Amino acid sequence: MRVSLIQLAVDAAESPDARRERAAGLVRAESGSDLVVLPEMWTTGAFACAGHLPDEAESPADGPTARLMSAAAREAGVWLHAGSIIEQAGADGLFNTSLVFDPSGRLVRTYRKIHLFGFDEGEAVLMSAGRDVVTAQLPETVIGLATCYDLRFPELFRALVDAGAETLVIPAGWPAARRAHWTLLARARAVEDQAYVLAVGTAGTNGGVEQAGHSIVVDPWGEVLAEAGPGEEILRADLDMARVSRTREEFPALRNRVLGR
Ligand SMILES: O=C(O)CCC(=O)C(=O)O
Repeated sequence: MRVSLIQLAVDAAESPDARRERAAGLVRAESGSDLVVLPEMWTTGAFACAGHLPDEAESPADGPTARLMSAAAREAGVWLHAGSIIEQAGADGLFNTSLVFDPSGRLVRTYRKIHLFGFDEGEAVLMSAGRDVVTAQLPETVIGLATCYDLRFPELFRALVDAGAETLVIPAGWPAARRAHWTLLARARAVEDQAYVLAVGTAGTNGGVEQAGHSIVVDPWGEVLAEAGPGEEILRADLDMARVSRTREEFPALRNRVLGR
């Protein structure tokens, strides 16, 4: 299974509309892939949006990002994890919501970020938290959905594995200041869950916060298959899905769990 991780630059000089058009073009160019993944809140950037979240909030069904991404998935003929948007959910507030489209452009899954980022004001204060563990069945694999700060909470990933996930997909807007954690946690999740990890971050500076970049593809043994640099980049890798079951068979740590089953 060929995957493409689009590590977008989210500098403030580019408007959300311009970035949407540019991202759609980048997705269309990945027509040779099976699964294309974009980062977290890439239209505004996860940090620049704090002051004007409601202005940028949109519908996951037919907002501007959903419309363009649906068309891009269809035109490229790929599965598209379109990263996350700020979802306007009326009385329920705002959510950090990921969108997954099939190759016909149908929105097949949404995932509302469960662990809101509480280290600085922004998200944890202004947004509502999701509650549902979400997976999606692709032809080659079951993907498990998580977003950025979720990466720090292994219990979510165990729940995803228990729901059948073999590939963990994590769009993020991770700051450069904690890049060491990003790489370490992505590899830890792959090793402990014996799953592929596709973690795609943003590049550039957003809301005054330098972004880590360094999107990463990790195999179920914890080996890094591909890693981006700090700038805008498209990271591609070929996954052998049989490796997940083989790793789980040959080294049965998941089956040897005692607690939490
Ligand atoms: O956990 C971190 O260090 C970064 C998390 C974050 O930036 C986010 O969830 O938006």
